Amino acid sequence: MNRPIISVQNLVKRYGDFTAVDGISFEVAHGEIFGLLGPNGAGKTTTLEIIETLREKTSGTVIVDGIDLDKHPNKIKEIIGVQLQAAGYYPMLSLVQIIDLFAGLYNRSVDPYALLDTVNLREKSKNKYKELSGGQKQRFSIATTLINEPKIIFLDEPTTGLDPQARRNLWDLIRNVRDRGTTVLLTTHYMDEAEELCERVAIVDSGKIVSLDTPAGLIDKLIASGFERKKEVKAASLEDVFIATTGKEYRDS
Ligand SMILES: Nc1ncnc2c1ncn2[C@@H]1O[C@H](COP(=O)(O)OP(=O)(O)OP(=O)(O)O)[C@@H](O)[C@H]1O
Repeated sequence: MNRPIISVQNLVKRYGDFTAVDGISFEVAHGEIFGLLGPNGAGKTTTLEIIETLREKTSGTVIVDGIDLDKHPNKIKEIIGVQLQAAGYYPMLSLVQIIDLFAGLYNRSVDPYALLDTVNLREKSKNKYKELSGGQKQRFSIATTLINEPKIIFLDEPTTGLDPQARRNLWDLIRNVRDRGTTVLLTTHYMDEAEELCERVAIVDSGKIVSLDTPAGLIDKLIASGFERKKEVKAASLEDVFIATTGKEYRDS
């Protein structure tokens, strides 16, 4: 593994008596797309938001690019890109105006049109956020994480609710962001997404990491343990049928 850019050791988060994150440890390498997978309530968002400095941890150590979360949380904020909640996208402003506003808050000079180009939304530059489709909203949300040219971006369930074409479009976008040198830490419920997109994944269940490896490594381990699929797997899936019959191109830009 490359030098870690995120190092989490024995992370614990309690909400009252309830332990949502129960001693999680993992490292994310520079330039990696790393996925936290797990069922609803497993503790993925809590873990992500603690690293993002948005929630207080109960105990444990978090180091981001050599910066200790306990000592310099504001320095971590400067080098990360966080998806804003939809409520942050002021309803009266156009996409360009929102980017200008956030660039001002970050004290950065950003070409909003160039940024919109990276997420294929230049045509919508004068539109308001609420006028975008679901896939466009997600792409815009990723654009906003890039305003401060972060070293790491955090994406919480980036493709939930998107159609197959828009999901693939977003996967390409996330890979492009990584190819430009940005590390990506994401959460997902979709195993196909993790398999396609993530270099390594940690499977989280009840606040603990139960497996951590490359997707291929996890599958090989399961097969080596004697696992066999009950049913013969067909050479194509219903999703393949959907893509083959409706096309790969994105309709929503
Ligand atoms: N502010 C809070 N106060 C109390 N309990 C909370 C709080 N936030 C989260 N929890 C609980 O902590 C657990 C983990 O929540 P979290 O949102 O981290 O899970 P998740 O893995 O992201 O789930 P999902 O896939 O549904 O988004 C859940 O049982 C949740 O109810």
